[in-house]
Amino acid sequence: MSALVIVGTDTGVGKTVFSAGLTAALNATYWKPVQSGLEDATDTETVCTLSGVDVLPEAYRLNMPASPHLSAEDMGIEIDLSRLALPQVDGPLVVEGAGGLMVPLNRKSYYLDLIAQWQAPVVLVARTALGTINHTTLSLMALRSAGSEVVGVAFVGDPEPDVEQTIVEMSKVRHLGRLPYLGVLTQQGLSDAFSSIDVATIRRFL
Ligand SMILES: Nc1ncnc2c1ncn2[C@@H]1O[C@H](COP(=O)(O)OP(=O)(O)OP(=O)(O)O)[C@@H](O)[C@H]1O
Ligand SMILES: C[C@H](N)[C@H](N)CCCCCC(=O)O
Ligand SMILES: [Mg+2]
Repeated sequence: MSALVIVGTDTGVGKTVFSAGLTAALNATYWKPVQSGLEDATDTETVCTLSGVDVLPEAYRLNMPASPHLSAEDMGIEIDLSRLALPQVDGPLVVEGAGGLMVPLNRKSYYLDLIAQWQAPVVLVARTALGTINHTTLSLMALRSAGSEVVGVAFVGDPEPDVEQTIVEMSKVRHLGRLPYLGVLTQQGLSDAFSSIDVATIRRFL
């Protein structure tokens, strides 16, 4: 079994949309271990709609759309990292984080700690929009200091060549492509847009 972890520089950067495209491109299985917020479509439901791939059930389904540690506390529970071991599946597993790396799972551990425990390669999803140099650089520093293997950065948004190049050069990280904002998100549209992502390089880490 080989897993790939998709993390973001922040919540709402496009991890789920990227994960849907990547899971389909790799013919993989998708897993969102901790879902906080159940009122709108969950990330797992979105991935199903956008790519029709196999998905695993979440380990934690938390009602409140907030930081996982707070959503858990709101339900009177505490997230137990020992319940979040990577599941065994046939073929590759694409695992989506929640928010950014320094999001607490409980009062002692961050998502970053769990990712380091997994010892799986990581793809960082980053916006191209203003502010991304700081967020992306800090995220890469955190991943590297935790000992995680960084596959590269996948950008989402309108092209910002100078910004993207600055991150790649100064942080010495692979550019895995840029997913544009799609006016309408459809399975075919996402699959077509994913031709701009360097799936071949990502596959080498599996
Ligand atoms: N490439 C894209 N084209 C069009 N819309 C997009 C794209 N990427 C993301 N979006 C939209 O932006 C919003 C946030 O994206 P997404 O849910 O993928 O973020 P996320 O990083 O997974 O957030 P979370 O931390 O909640 O898991 C969604 O409404 C999504 O449909
Ligand atoms: C609710 C949201 N969509 C995500 N699932 C969780 C985001 C947690 C962010 C916490 C924070 O960085 O302040
Ligand atoms: Mg998501």
